[in-house]
Parts: sequence; C-alpha cells; structure tokens
Amino acid sequence: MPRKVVSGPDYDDDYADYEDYEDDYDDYDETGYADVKPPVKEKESSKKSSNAVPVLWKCSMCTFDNHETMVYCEMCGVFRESFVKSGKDVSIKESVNGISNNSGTSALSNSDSTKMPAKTSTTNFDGDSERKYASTSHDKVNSTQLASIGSSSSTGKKKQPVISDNNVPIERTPQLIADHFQLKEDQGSSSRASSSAQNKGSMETLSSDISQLSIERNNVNVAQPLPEEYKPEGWMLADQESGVLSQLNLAIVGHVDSGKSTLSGRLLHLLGKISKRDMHKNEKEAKEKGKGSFAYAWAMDESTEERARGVTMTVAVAYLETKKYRVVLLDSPGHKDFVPNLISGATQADAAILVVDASTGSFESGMDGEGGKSVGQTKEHAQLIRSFGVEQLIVAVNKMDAIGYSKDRLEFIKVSRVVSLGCYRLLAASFSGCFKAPHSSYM
Ligand SMILES: Nc1nc2c(ncn2[C@@H]2O[C@H](COP(=O)(O)OP(=O)(O)OP(=O)(O)O)[C@@H](O)[C@H]2O)c(=O)[nH]1
Repeated sequence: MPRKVVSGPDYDDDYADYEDYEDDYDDYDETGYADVKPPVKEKESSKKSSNAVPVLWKCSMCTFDNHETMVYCEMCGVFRESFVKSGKDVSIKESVNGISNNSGTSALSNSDSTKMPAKTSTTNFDGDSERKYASTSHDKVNSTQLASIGSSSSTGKKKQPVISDNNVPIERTPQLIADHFQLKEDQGSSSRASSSAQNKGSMETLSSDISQLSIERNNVNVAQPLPEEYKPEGWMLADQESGVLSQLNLAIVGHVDSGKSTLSGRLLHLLGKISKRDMHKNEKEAKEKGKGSFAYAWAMDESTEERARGVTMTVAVAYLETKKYRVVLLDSPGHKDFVPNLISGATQADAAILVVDASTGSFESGMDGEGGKSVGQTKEHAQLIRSFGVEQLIVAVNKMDAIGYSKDRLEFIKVSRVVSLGCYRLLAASFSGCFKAPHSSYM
C-alpha cells in the first residue's frame, strides 16, 4: 500500500486530492453504497454539533494531525501510540456486526516492521483474496498483534474509518479486531465447508455425467474406418512388379579417338534413337566438311567446336532402354585436356564400356603411352573408372575393320598384358560382365 507522507508544500495538493475523494464518495452512493458516508461529511456534522476545537494528536509516522477520536492515523494508518500502549482503555462503541461490508481489512503482526500498514486487498471481507491473505499471513490475530481496518487501499486512496449506520466512527480495538477475525475465520471455515460440500456435489454430478457420456458413446454406432491395406509405393517395388525401369548410368571411356562417340552413335542408331532424317543430316554435313567418318559421332558431339575439332570436350548424354534398365549413356572425352570432364561423368557411372582401339599402334599407345614408356589412356581410364567404384566393365575392342578382323590380332589384344589386366584380372578381382566379342562400330 502506498503511504502518503504529508510534508511541506505538498500538503495543500494532497488536500486537493481529498476534495476529489469526496467526489468519489458521491459516486459510491449512486452505486449502491448508500450506507457509507464520507468521513468529511461526518466531520462537518461533528463540527455542526459541537463548536469546540477538536483535540488533535500527531501521528508519529507521518506527523499528520488526527482527531482525538481517531485511534489510528487517517493519513498513513499507523495506530496512535497511546492506543497501542493501552488498548484496553479504548471502548468499543460498535459491535462487530456493525462493521460495513464495504470495508477492507489489514493486519500487521509484531514481527513485521513497526507501524507499517499491512497490505490490504481490494476485495471486501467476504472476498476470496482476503480470506487467503488472512489464512496465510495471519492465521490468528490476538491482542498482541497490531491491526488496522480501513477502506480498500490498493487504489492508493486515503484510509477511511469504518462508518456505522449512525455515522459514528468505529474505534477499532485489539479485542474488536481479534473478535472480528475470529468471526471471519468461522465464516471462512463455514463457507469453505459449504464450498467443499458444493464441490463434492459438483464432482458427483460430473462423474455421473461422464459415465453417461461413456455409455452414450458406447451406444452410438460409430463407423470406424477400416485400416487400409498397405500398398508399397512404386519406387519400393522391384522392377518386374512395378514395370518401372531402373536407371543405369553407363560411362563410355577410353583412349582419345578410340571411337567412343562413334560407337555410341552407332548404338543409338541401331536402337532407333536417331531418326533417319537426323542421321541423313549428320552424314550430309559431315561429308560437306570433309569429316564423313564422324557422322555417327556427331550424334553425340553436337557443339560446333566439338565437330570442328573432331574431339569430345564435354560429357555427352543420351538415353536408351533395355528390358530392365533405362540406360543413360555418358560419352566421356578421351583427350587429356578434358580429363576433369571425364571424371565428372565417371563419378556418376554405375557401369562402363572401355573402348579399345584395335588398330595397329593405337592399341599399344593406349596401353603403354607414346613410345611404350608411360601409362596409356586406356589403362588410365580403366584404373580411373575403377577408383570411382564402377565394378562392371565391358571392354569393347573397336576398329576391327581396320585390322581386317584379324583373329590373331584379336587374340593378341585379348592376351596382352594390359587388356588381360583390365578385363580378366580385374574380372577375377571385382569386375564382371566383360564384353570380349570383337566388334567394329562400322559393322
Ligand atoms: N575404321 C574405323 N574407324 C572408326 C571406328 N570407330 C570410330 N572410328 C573413327 O575414329 C575417329 C574418332 O572417332 P570418335 O568416335 O570421335 O572417337 P572418340 O573416342 O569419340 O574421340 P574423343 O571423344 O575425341 O576421344 C573417327 O574418325 C571415327 O570415324 C571403327 O570402328 N572403324
């Protein structure tokens, strides 16, 4: 509760607040608190009845001059010292039942700070918050405890004495307050008992309602939806059951000019992936530019630069289908300048075709490098594709036409140390599906 300390020039200002307070009391009268009369009017009536100068006592806390009849400070609520010391001398002018219900209550025990008005609630005596306060902080108020009774204080307004029906201020004595609290305790216990009884009745009603609800729910024929039969999604099914082809990334690698693009174009043409019109166009344009042998390769090498240089520069992508797979052809560049592009395609590969040029000198160059003193690209690509986890490799011995389909040359190539390492030895290690049938893209 905010305490008002009147001092100095603010005194007049505070009295201006008192004027406002009178207005507030008029409002209270209109809202049903007709029994409560403002103390100012009471003072005026007292003045009218007696012209004698009232005896004042000064509050030890806020030095406010209070009327002799006041047992506590009108300003800050602190009890008059003489009253505290000899409370038994103060007479009880009104019984407990005469206390207005509009009044609030505050109690302060000796253990609290001296003469500090205790916190009061905004509710009246019968309010719950008041009951909680009394039961928690001050379960019992005896004659040794200081108590004050005033109006609601949480609004910051001046404490007012409780006014009886005959407009005589009730002087609160310790005994009066103790009796009052005892009365409220009894009322609180009785109200709690009645409340408990009411709660018990409510609980019984609720439990019966709940049981009825459960019975009603059991009687209602709720159509429970049957759990749907589990159906796996398409991607979970095997290829044969779903009819969806699995994707197979097939990288075409090998020595530069070994015929990778030509082999890919030939394969697409045989499978009908290249229309006759496009094939005729490629043959015509390649012939016009003096590169007639690249007609199939242009199906993959579509850029102007690639066609002009006659080399694959980027990974060309084409699609074809088998009975089980949707094959993605990744035609990789064989030139050493584009090895990074080769690697980008090789990292995506599930399987690979290693194209070997069977023509004289080209095969040896691809195995042992130029002059037979280094590692050729055929061997490099085989090792590279294996390092990316590709375990299925087809070795396509190409350009057989260039060697006249020589069986001896084919056997030489097959048993050669490098090809045997790339095919048979690797097959023995982890590779599978080696394609050893000699063929030519021109066949
Ligand atoms: N004689 C003959 N020549 C072929 C065969 N396959 C490809 N060639 C020729 O080999 C040359 C290179 O063919 P490409 O298909 O471009 O070879 P590549 O491996 O794709 O070349 P890069 O991608 O640049 O490494 C072309 O002139 C082709 O005509 C074949 O089976 N026989």
